[in-house]
Amino acid sequence: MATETQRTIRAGIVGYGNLGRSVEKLVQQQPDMELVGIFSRRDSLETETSVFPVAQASEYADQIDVLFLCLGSATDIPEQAPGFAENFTTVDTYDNHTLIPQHRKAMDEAAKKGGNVALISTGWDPGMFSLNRTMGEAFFPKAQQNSFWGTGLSQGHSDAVRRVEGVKYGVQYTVPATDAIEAARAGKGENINKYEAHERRCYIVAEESEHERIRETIVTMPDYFEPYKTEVNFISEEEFLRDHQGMPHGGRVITTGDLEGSRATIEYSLDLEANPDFTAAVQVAYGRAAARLAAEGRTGAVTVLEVPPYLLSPTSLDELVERDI
Ligand SMILES: NC(=O)C1=CN([C@@H]2O[C@H](COP(=O)(O)OP(=O)(O)OC[C@H]3O[C@@H](n4cnc5c(N)ncnc54)[C@H](OP(=O)(O)O)[C@@H]3O)[C@@H](O)[C@H]2O)C=CC1
Ligand SMILES: N[C@@H](CCCC(=O)C(=O)O)C(=O)O
Repeated sequence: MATETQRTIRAGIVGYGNLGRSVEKLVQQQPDMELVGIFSRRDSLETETSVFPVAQASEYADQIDVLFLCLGSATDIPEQAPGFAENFTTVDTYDNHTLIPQHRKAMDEAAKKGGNVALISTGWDPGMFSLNRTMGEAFFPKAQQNSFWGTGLSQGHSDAVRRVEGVKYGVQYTVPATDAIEAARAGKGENINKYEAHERRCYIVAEESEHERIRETIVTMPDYFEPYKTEVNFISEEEFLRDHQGMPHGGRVITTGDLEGSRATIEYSLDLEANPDFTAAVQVAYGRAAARLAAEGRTGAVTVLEVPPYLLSPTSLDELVERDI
């Protein structure tokens, strides 16, 4: 429960896709948040929430404590996120791991310029998995650690394929090798290469004349696809709309190691019926932390590794200590 002394956090959303819709419904369930509106590139959206043109977002800077950036990572976030960070305290789920240091630098500069906090790369991977990788490594003199994703629909990879010209509809499923997961659990993960331990399966709707170009663009796309083994399947619109509407996902971070005489294994796993709902749940909790950090005068980019856990919760620290420690 929010205490009476806690101010309501006024939230905004940029981008109304899968993630934006999930953030909307979850913000509405928070005891200490109110949703001011959604900023979109589209003129109208199917929602009861107020919708504003994204081009006018900066005019609402004084009315919003935290802005949830629910844009795609492939192109939207690198192009637009620093602009928002200059005007708002932001929380994103940017997931191109290779480019996160670059994103952090750009967001740090922009947020410091505006006197804001930019909480970057929340969600589950990056996000909760990042936290678990860091904690797992910290506990062992020499840790053996592996991350696995799937089987499930990666929103980041699906966004990346939808950004390829000519793609009408597209999704990507990540499929892990089960024998690699077993090897990691048995402490034999040292030779597991993530690129060999996962396959990427795409289902795309596009004009037939475009198939070869689209396939080539996807399989050679750096970071998201190359050098993974990637299968690109072209299907009819009818089949797509019938078979590819769910977004389940999940995965695990497995860390094992020897503690000078005994072996220990940590497995953090997620089983998600709807990837956007869980990602949004994490993003919303970090939104609370971002607003609190900003209210304390912090500025610049902040990663999940730097946020004390109690700042995520609407429950007071005293109650958390009594209940959870
Ligand atoms: N860190 C993590 O663990 C995770 C991160 N993510 C990240 O979330 C990002 C967003 O994913 P997701 O919400 O699935 O992406 P979507 O493709 O659903 O949405 C991306 C943007 O596209 C626009 N859009 C959405 N639907 C339509 C439409 N029908 N017509 C035109 N434009 C549309 C929206 O902007 P607008 O309203 O302005 O048109 C929206 O913000 C991913 O790229 C991924 O990186 C996701 C899951 C986990
Ligand atoms: N960032 C992912 C979540 C992690 C899963 C993943 O990286 C993958 O399936 O490859 C997503 O956008 O769904």
